[in-house]
Amino acid sequence: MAKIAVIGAGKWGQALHFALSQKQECLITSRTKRDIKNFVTLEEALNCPYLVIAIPAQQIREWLKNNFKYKEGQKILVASKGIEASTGEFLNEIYSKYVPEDSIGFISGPSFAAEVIKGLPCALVLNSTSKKVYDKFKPFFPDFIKVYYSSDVVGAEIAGAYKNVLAIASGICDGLQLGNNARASLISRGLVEMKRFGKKFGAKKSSFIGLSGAGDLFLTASSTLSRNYRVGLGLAQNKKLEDILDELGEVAEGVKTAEAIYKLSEEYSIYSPIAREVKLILDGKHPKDSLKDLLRG
Ligand SMILES: NC(=O)C1=CN([C@@H]2O[C@H](COP(=O)(O)OP(=O)(O)OC[C@H]3O[C@@H](n4cnc5c(N)ncnc54)[C@H](OP(=O)(O)O)[C@@H]3O)[C@@H](O)[C@H]2O)C=CC1
Ligand SMILES: O=C(CO)COP(=O)(O)O
Repeated sequence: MAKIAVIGAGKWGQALHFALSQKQECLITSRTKRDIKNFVTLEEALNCPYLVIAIPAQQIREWLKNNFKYKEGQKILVASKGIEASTGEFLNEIYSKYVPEDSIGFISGPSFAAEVIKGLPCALVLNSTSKKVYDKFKPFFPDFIKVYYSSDVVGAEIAGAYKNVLAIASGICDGLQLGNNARASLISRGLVEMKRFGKKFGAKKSSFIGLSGAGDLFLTASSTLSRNYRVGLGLAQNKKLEDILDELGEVAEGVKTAEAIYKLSEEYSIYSPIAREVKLILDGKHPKDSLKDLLRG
């Protein structure tokens, strides 16, 4: 019987399923039935001792409430990147009501699904307060993925979520044809901004200069493979958010995460100018007005 299952057969779930099928059998399940090898029912997947959950951040709470009951000894790997907008809660806080802390890990780092599913190399971080979770999951990963360990769960989560908002900003910057200098300025100030935000929640600085922060930010904020970057390009063309998301047909976590970061920044008095302008643009502010405000501020 297979020991490991991926839950959520979107872009990332399918790429992880491909990767995790290289060394052993790996099951996969999703809300919508798909014609994929080893696609099983949710019930069958939930019986596996190792689960990888790739469901968008905004849906996690509801999904856990309706579907999940932790089985003694299970180990869970969370593959989502986002902060819940309605509460401002981080995913580790949401999961903590369902999974013991020493049985859960969070994947971070630069990893476009479209490249992973082709078997192209990358380096990821498995973040968990228990190194045992890393030790258990590491052997499942194929040779083309290098997996590092970090105990900084909150740092990895914030970096992975924040970079999606900055990728929207970068897409706007490129969509407005502001130039390479502007994009480099935006990305580097964005890195400072996400580190400052993370510090307030106890994140380690090293997570922001490593794969989880700079690595994923450089990747996502400079490629049309990123859904979040493409949202930014659309906003710069004055397209309606609703139309951009319809056209995308996949999740762009930065949209809701911008809201969450805005709220948390207000609540904790954190200076987060780029994320704030992204949130205001998503609410209808003209990107050129945001540019003026960012240059002035
Ligand atoms: N794509 C990428 O390159 C990467 C993505 N991520 C993160 O992984 C997460 C998933 O992204 P991705 O797979 O690309 O997104 P997609 O939009 O491609 O797929 C989303 C998946 O979530 C499932 N889903 C959506 N809503 C619900 C719900 N209410 N209940 C149960 N399942 C639901 C969908 O199910 P179904 O289609 O079966 O209905 C689908 O399998 C995001 O947090 C993203 O940031 C992280 C690293 C890389
Ligand atoms: O997180 C990702 C790559 O590491 C994927 O980014 P997008 O969701 O913007 O496509």
